[in-house]
Amino acid sequence: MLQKVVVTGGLGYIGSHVVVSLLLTGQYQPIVIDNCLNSYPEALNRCAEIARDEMGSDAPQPIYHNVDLRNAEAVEDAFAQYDNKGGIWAVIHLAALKAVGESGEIPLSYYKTNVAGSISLFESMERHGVNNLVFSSSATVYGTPEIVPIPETSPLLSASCYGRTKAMVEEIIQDLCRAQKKDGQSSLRAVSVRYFNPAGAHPSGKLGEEPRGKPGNLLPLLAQMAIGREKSQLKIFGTDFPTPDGTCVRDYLHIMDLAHGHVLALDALAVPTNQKNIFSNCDAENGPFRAFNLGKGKGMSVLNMIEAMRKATGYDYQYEIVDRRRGDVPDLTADPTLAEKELGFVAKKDLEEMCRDLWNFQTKNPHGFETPQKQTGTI
Ligand SMILES: O=c1ccn([C@@H]2O[C@H](COP(=O)(O)OP(=O)(O)O[C@H]3O[C@H](CO)[C@H](O)[C@H](O)[C@H]3O)[C@@H](O)[C@H]2O)c(=O)[nH]1
Repeated sequence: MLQKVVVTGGLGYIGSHVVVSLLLTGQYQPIVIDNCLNSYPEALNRCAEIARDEMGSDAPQPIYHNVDLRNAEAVEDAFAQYDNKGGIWAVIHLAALKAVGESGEIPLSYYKTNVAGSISLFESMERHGVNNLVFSSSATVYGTPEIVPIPETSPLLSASCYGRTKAMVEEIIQDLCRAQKKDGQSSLRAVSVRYFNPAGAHPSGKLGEEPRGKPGNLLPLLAQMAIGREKSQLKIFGTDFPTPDGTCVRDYLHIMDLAHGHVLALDALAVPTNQKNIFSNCDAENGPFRAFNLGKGKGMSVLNMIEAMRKATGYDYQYEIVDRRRGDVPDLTADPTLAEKELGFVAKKDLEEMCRDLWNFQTKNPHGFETPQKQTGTI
């Protein structure tokens, strides 16, 4: 029987690629919980279609619950549906608000969705005996790191409200992992995956990044400019950073590499406790909690990325240089050695493939997921 894995935020950019990766293993049954606040239900049809294309008509299909994590009762109802169907084995928790700039304008919404929403989820997990968790964290938790490439031991000193919500949820999870339960129940086992900058799309061109409204992130913005959907001029937020060309450096990795990192995290959680596993060296003080960077370990500047997208699209980007964006830090490049050593994670796909797949998705879906004639299949 397939292991049931709840994927919160499973319709979003990262979540939908994680769902595809889970389906393609043939081992996991993804159960998506999403409220479509910043995503489209069409993403689920696309996941199902890719699975059928690659695995045939017997391919597993995703299950969907339209649930907002801030609604604790609705979360509870969704979990309860699986109690007499073998139960849920693990949760991959991605659902969150995620814009660094916006988080400084509406901090309460960020705390309510990202922190309070996580607590509702963890309560339902506890009630239903779900003890395996993969948490979607972010490189933003490191703030302005002293050491680059950044090791996981770097202190969590985020410069933004968004980053602090992620760091707080990591703390909550760690407390749940170290909890000594009186009734003898086992505590939570958790892997926090700290993402660097995911980009690109599924190579089929059926799935990609489709935010609602104007994209705030660099790569989807460059793709939408090249297709003519985004008409405003590109603004580069600062050229006075202490980096080789003065623009910010980020560690961009292909979305399918990142998605595969989640499968590896689940596989690590599946190793029986009586065998050597990623928690073998965890002491009682910390409990079974591990954090891993998911990055490529290669820094690219904003100007490098514009040039890479120019090569992929043929579009001649014009830009103006404006002031720094609040919360941006000069260089977020991962030290990915721990994830490689312990999870077997390697971001294999290169920059060219990342930009090519992004452009392939954008040209096949110039209007994104909303165009009626582009809708395919049903769940
Ligand atoms: O119009 C734009 C948009 C972005 N940038 C620059 O491009 C770089 C990358 O910016 P993104 O917004 O694409 O990505 P961030 O690194 O700011 O943030 C992303 O990666 C983080 C982890 O590194 C978090 O996970 C966060 O949620 C996610 O949006 C930054 O230097 C930014 O200043 C521009 O110059 N102009």
